[in-house]
Amino acid sequence: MKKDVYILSGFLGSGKTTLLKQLLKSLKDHDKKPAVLMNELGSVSIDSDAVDDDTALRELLDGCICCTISEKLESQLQELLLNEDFDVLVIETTGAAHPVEVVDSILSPLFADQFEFRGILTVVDGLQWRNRGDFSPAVLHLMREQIRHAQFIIANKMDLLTEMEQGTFSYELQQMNQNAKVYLTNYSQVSMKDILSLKAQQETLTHDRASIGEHLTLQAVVYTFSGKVNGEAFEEWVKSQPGSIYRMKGYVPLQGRNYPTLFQYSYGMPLFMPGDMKYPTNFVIIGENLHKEEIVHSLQKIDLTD
Ligand SMILES: Nc1nc2c(ncn2[C@@H]2O[C@H](COP(=O)(O)OP(=O)(O)OP(=O)(O)O)[C@@H](O)[C@H]2O)c(=O)[nH]1
Repeated sequence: MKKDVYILSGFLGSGKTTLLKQLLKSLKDHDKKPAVLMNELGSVSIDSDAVDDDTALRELLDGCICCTISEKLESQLQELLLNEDFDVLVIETTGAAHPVEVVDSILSPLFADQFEFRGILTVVDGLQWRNRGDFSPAVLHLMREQIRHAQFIIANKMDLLTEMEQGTFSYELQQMNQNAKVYLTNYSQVSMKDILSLKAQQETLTHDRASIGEHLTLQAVVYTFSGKVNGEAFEEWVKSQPGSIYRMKGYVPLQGRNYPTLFQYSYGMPLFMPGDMKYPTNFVIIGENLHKEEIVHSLQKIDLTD
């Protein structure tokens, strides 16, 4: 059984931990066994008390998942999969993390086929947003990115805004991301039913893949090669992909090589690194508005069964 993964995103202090506590309670009420991965920028964890002792917890301290410790994240995920019994993983990112890069780390070809990616929940602090002129352009850009890529936007701290400001806030959020559901909340109190009901949208493609849901902007496809791939045909395939694919990575079993080749692609730059180990031949594609069936079909064409 694949394990569901949720990412909690949102700027520093917006209310992610407050949301985490409720999400964990709700998962348990639904007889789910959650595990939590927390990433904090400092070297000491502050929020870990939010997680009960009976929930598996791993912490990634002193760095941000997206920039400095993505390898550590991968080893933590491996370790969790090996040693813990859980069926939902909740990742609370630091407020400084770009959610797309976190998704990218989670969908490592090493185990992407063991996770079912459910979505990004972004908490936005209403007061911070109202006073966003105080932030640097870089922080503002990050906040917008966190909003733009979310499937659920929790517009939090409504108790600190007037009704008029709440209306403007909600309108602005929806303008930035028309695909997301926006909830106006106090203390991140959101009905978990919608969030958990993403489960109902399980798709039926036979290939292993992670999905963030049909109506959502950022999507991922995981394909597992079953045979060998001709190098030139693969390069042609890569060239023919649209610009809406941000990221590809995986172990490609190229013809003439004993072990799969690690292929990395980001922002149009492909990179091949011949491997020396027998990695699972998972291949992950992340982008917006992906035509999943077409991608899988075109990969099947170059996947030459032995
Ligand atoms: N007034 C008000 N305070 C809130 C609300 N939601 C959360 N807070 C408070 O805001 C502070 C930050 O909340 P957290 O849930 O820790 O925020 P966080 O996003 O996890 O913070 P970081 O881990 O620093 O990024 C806490 O003191 C909360 O009690 C709200 O709706 N209204």
